[in-house]
Amino acid sequence: MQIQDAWIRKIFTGRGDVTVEVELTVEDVATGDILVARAAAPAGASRGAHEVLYFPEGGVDAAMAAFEKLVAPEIVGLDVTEPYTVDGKLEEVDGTPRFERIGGAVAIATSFVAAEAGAAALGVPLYAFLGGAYARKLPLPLGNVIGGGKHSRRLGPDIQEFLVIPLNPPDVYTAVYTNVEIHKRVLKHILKVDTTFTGGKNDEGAWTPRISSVTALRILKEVAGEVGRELGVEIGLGVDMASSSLWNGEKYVYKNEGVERSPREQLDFVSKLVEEFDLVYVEDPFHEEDFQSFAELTERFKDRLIVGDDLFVTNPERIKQGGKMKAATGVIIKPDQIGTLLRTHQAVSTARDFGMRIIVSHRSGDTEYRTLAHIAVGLGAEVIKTGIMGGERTTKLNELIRIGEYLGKWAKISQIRRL
Ligand SMILES: C=C(OP(=O)(O)O)C(=O)O
Ligand SMILES: [Mg+2]
Repeated sequence: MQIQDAWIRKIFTGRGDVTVEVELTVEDVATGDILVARAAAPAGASRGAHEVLYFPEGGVDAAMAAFEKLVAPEIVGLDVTEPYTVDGKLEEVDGTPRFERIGGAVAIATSFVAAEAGAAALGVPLYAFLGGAYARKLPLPLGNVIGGGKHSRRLGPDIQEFLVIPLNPPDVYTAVYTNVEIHKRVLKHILKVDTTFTGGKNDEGAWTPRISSVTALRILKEVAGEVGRELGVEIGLGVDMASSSLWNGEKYVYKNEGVERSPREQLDFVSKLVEEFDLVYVEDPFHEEDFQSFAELTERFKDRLIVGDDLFVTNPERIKQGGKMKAATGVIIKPDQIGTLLRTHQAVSTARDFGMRIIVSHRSGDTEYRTLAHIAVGLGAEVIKTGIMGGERTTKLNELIRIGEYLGKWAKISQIRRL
């Protein structure tokens, strides 16, 4: 099953940022059948400093030119049933660890489409192609209900994301429904404290009221309690503090609240939030170089998901460093942060070596593609973080429901137990 032709186009993310989409035609040499596969790169806003370079110098047009000159001629003829060969070729033609010549967007879109084509060529779903015939574990959906920080253009709370996650849902449909129901009901509660709120949502479909972080968590706690009791599902609360966006080199600046916190004060503040709101999930509580504070928080709350996103950037070396220091109990996996599925696989297996949980995640500027749902199942992730509302978010959640239905009685939804 060889790549016959490969081309690239500019398309847009849900935030209106330009990104790239790669398309392949593949020929079955035995039968002469032709199939077409497509994939696109998502784009982040609160990017980690150690991520691969999104576009090479010169922007999207330089990325397109690099694909046409360097990538397309080299991947034509490769067999898509071995997509790691395509990933290996991307490493070879670029030759830099951060994909500085072709850009991470071209790299990940090409890696994704090679896997999509491989699955299609063998006539199996992408999750089974990636995870094998026994891949049947479904991740729990983690979604943001209220948003602030960069994703809300700093008009909402200082913390970037206020999240919910069903911990013991009976099936994937109930899990998604739980989050949707919480998201809908929260509006009424927001209007009680922010009477001027007009119902605005941010890049990821989370409500963006002008309220404090503590008020946001109080509202979530009340609504999650109510929905959890009705559905008989235990619901955990979480935050993504995206602390690198708050860090000014000396202190964490909470602009809307008019507060600055030293690293020590940040540790105490986060610990207080974990205790007061029984948070099960805390992402990026410190800036991306502070492995030590991560380790201190993890030591205090070993039974919670203390998770690195900008800290690890899906990079096996950084995950190893964090694993050795016991800096986290979970790792955000964003394949576009590292550039290929082959590297993503290495990141996941390194995280597993240190007993960390896997949270496969979207980007704030995402596309209509469903690929991420398959990647999460294929990698055996415990959690998928992909928002709750909005086309580019629901498309992944709806696909998860379809995968659950396809697996039928063999599907096994993850469970997180409070210790
Ligand atoms: C999804 C996130 O944001 P972005 O895609 O903007 O990096 C995040 O920080 O987890
Ligand atoms: Mg994050």
